[in-house]
Amino acid sequence: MERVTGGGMLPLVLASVGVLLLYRILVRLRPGAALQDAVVVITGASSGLGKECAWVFHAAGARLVLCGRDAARLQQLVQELTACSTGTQQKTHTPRTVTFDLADTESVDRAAEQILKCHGQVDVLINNAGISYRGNILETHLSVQRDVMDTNYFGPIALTQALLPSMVRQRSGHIVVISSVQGKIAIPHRSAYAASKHATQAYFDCLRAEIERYGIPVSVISPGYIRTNLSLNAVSGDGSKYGVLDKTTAMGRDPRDVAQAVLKAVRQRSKDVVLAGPMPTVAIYLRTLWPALFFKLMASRAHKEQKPKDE
Ligand SMILES: NC(=O)C1=CN([C@@H]2O[C@H](COP(=O)(O)OP(=O)(O)OC[C@H]3O[C@@H](n4cnc5c(N)ncnc54)[C@H](OP(=O)(O)O)[C@@H]3O)[C@@H](O)[C@H]2O)C=CC1
Ligand SMILES: CCCCCCCCCCCCCCCC(=O)OCC(=O)COP(=O)(O)O
Repeated sequence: MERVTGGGMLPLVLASVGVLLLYRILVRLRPGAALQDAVVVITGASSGLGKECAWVFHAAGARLVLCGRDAARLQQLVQELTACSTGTQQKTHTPRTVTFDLADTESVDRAAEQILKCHGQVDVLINNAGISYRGNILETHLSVQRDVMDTNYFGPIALTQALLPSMVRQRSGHIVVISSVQGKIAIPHRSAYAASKHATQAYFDCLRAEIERYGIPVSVISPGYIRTNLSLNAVSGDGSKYGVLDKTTAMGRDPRDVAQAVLKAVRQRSKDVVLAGPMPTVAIYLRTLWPALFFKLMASRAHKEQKPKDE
């Protein structure tokens, strides 16, 4: 067998790097997906990142279907969006709204029918709605673990599965899911949330492979902390509302910037996007490359955050 010597390796490495760079340039140069008149469904559009996504996709000319549980807040957003559209160059559309609870998976099929009735098709589904959690596993009711999975995992996958057949029929569409850095690494006192986001990552990775043949891309977007009401709305281990705006959330990224990154991911049909600073990014690599160190760091973090009652 021929041996690859040190001298022979260098051109091989340089050629591989060159091919990789060329591929990345070609991906960037590829024409972006047109969003003018595209039907874009956004869940969790009443606040935070979903609301900011509504603004950027509306401005791009999309026909929006805004989803949430609170009809009045969705209507208020429709009024704000349409009030700002008058006088702009871009042709915009009055958004439609569909109200339903993602945690009530029985109602999701009906909601999907209503969504499809709005414009007869869906071009982009943005699974954004979600809830977070704070708690110690020892003190967390199993019902809380289930409820978070219902909202963050079973609800979005039920909606995706209900809308997918229409995309497959039209041989086009785009599925987007807002996961989290916590879909890639699990940090202490977030068991329900991190588990739901890990499940989300796995499901949509499987889906991407399965539906590629129909020309339907799947984008999993994993942000770090964003300045929204996520921690305020989080559920505690006993089922009560956590109700605190955590410093990490308050210091998080501007949701308008994250919404722009979501728009870019849709235009470029990106498969997997991590929107986080250096520390979470290092932590993601550490989890794979040096798990023992990662687990030590997480154990120390758990210890600092909360000492168990029996100590
Ligand atoms: N903020 C952050 O630091 C980060 C957030 N994310 C993710 O971003 C996404 C958006 O969260 P964010 O904007 O931050 O938080 P918000 O709490 O501001 O928004 C959450 C949205 O989800 C909707 N929602 C919650 N529960 C349900 C339900 N059962 N059925 C239908 N809709 C529901 C809410 O609508 P309503 O209550 O009106 O029904 C609301 O519009 C989530 O998936 C979150 O995990 C990811 C990484 C970081
Ligand atoms: C040898 C060098 C070691 C450096 C490694 C440092 C490891 C540091 C750990 C960093 C953990 C980052 C966690 C980030 C979590 C995050 O961004 O979550 C986003 C959310 O979804 C927020 O939701 P939450 O409800 O938790 O506010």
